[in-house]
Amino acid sequence: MKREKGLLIVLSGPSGVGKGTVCGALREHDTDIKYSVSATTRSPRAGEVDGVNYFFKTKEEFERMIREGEMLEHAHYVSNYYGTPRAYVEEMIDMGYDVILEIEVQGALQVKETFPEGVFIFLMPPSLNELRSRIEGRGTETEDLINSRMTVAKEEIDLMDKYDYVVENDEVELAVERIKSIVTAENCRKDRLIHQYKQLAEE
Ligand SMILES: Nc1ncnc2c1ncn2[C@@H]1O[C@H](COP(=O)(O)OP(=O)(O)OP(=O)(O)O)[C@@H](O)[C@H]1O
Ligand SMILES: Nc1nc2c(ncn2[C@@H]2O[C@H](COP(=O)(O)O)[C@@H](O)[C@H]2O)c(=O)[nH]1
Repeated sequence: MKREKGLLIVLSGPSGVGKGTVCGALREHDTDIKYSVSATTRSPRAGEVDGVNYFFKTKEEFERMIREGEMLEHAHYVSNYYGTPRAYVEEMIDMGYDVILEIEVQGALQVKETFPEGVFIFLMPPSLNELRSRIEGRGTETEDLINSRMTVAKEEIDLMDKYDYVVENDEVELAVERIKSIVTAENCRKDRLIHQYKQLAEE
């Protein structure tokens, strides 16, 4: 039976924990989940493509989007803006698709205010040392930026109890299986289904 509304899944957690990697692997498993492309004012990294990895915006363009209500959420993170364009997410959910956002913690907490029915998953690194070595290994940030991201990471981990689920990203495939199980269970929750099955019974 086609669902009336899709699920909004918010995958959050510190920079470098592996959100993008896990989402990429999840994408290979489940082609029905839709992935929201964020907007940012940071410069593209080598190989990043506008409209695929991010919508790259100037500060003025980004601030216009905020003013005109085009962002579902946004945050200022280590000297740049990041945000989720609202239109795509709302359109896909209204069409019955599950949508995943890959965002940092301030933004996730904003979404929780406006979309409390969402599913909030915090991706945890096995340790802070492992987190640092993943960011270093990616080779995309200077030492100063890595230190700034690590400082924010500790603050973000302190907010883990605001989430519905905590998933450790020790191994990518294990993290993907855990997230798939959460999505399956959430899609079977009676409060999400009862309305449409009652309608069916009345037909
Ligand atoms: N389970 C894992 N084990 C080992 N390395 C991993 C694992 N998951 C991700 N990585 C590696 O860690 C680095 C950071 O991963 P990724 O870019 O996906 O993190 P992220 O959370 O999306 O970061 P950001 O929030 O900064 O975009 C990458 O080099 C990736 O290959
Ligand atoms: N609040 C939001 N945070 C976002 C969004 N898109 C990405 N992010 C997070 O920002 C940091 C830094 O990302 P990077 O690509 O520069 O490494 C990281 O935690 C991302 O998850 C967004 O739309 N909103």
